[in-house]
Amino acid sequence: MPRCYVLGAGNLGTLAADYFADAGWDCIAAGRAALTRRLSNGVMQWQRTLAADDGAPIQLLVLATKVQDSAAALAPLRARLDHDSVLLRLQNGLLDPTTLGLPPLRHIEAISFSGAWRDTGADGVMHVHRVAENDTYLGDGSALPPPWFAGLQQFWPKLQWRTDIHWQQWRKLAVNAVLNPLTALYDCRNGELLAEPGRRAAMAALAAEVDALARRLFEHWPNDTLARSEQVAVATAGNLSSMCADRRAGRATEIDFINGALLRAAAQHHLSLPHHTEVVARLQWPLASVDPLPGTF
Ligand SMILES: NC(=O)C1=CN([C@@H]2O[C@H](COP(=O)(O)OP(=O)(O)OC[C@H]3O[C@@H](n4cnc5c(N)ncnc54)[C@H](OP(=O)(O)O)[C@@H]3O)[C@@H](O)[C@H]2O)C=CC1
Ligand SMILES: CC(C)(CO)C(=O)C(=O)O
Repeated sequence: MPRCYVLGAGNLGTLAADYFADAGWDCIAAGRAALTRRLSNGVMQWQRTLAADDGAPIQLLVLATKVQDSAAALAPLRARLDHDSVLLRLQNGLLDPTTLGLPPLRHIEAISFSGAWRDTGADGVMHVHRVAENDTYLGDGSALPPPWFAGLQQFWPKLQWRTDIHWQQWRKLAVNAVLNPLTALYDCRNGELLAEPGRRAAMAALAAEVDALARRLFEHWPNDTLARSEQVAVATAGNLSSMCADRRAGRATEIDFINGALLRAAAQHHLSLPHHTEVVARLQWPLASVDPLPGTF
């Protein structure tokens, strides 16, 4: 039986672990506190005990921590990775893989439009609630997926191998760069961004800057970031974005890997993005000091 290791047994990590286990993989899901967890699918109400760690070399590692936790989470596993290993990065935002200090290996990016959240019952079992099972794209720029992909695809709904993964990553990044910081700063659910003209104006300002940058990067960028952000805000109206949830919980956010990544790309093109600069700066401040985006927006 093939074995995979899911590092970051949170919302998306447990969802992935569930699909891998369905597809017949012996799956280890490792969180910060515990090496293995029992999963209970919130819809189907069944339980699954995942494999225990054996310290063996890792063939497939799914990285599903928040981006800022990646390097620390990977550190204890480095010695178990080599050129035969595959890293599947299931995270939002952009991450320079050279910062991870890993040996040369196959690095596959995964972009998921699915949503999940989890809680732990009184029995100590983690319940995974699937909010939406939407498209998930995997790719590393090559035409051929790894040999295990076809088998996994039968159990992971709407999983696709994409040769245009870089483009897909930017399409998702564009929407996250609008919705995530604004929901975090206004401390609201995704749909509540649409409820006030000031919030809509802030969305428009951020979206226009994303499009200005993306036009420099991609010849045929469709300039539709505002429309797509509004669609996603409607489709996920009741959701707390991951950045809003992190900020409420007092955790570090992914701002540096979403809006910060945009600013770094813009700098390379001598482009200034004043509204993104402002949200990045404001998200360094504690929640209690939020003064929702007056002035420049
Ligand atoms: N939730 C969603 O629906 C979606 C999430 N994403 C993206 O997926 C990625 C994961 O998000 P999400 O699942 O929501 O995040 P969660 O916070 O739910 O899960 C992250 C997990 O990583 C664990 N972790 C942190 N540090 C370490 C460490 N050093 N060693 C081992 N485990 C560690 C955390 O453990 P602990 O619990 O102990 O903190 C937590 O269980 C993010 O990039 C997010 O933006 C993308 C689309 C949708
Ligand atoms: C699309 C969105 C904003 C959905 O909540 C998301 O990806 C996130 O919360 O990180």
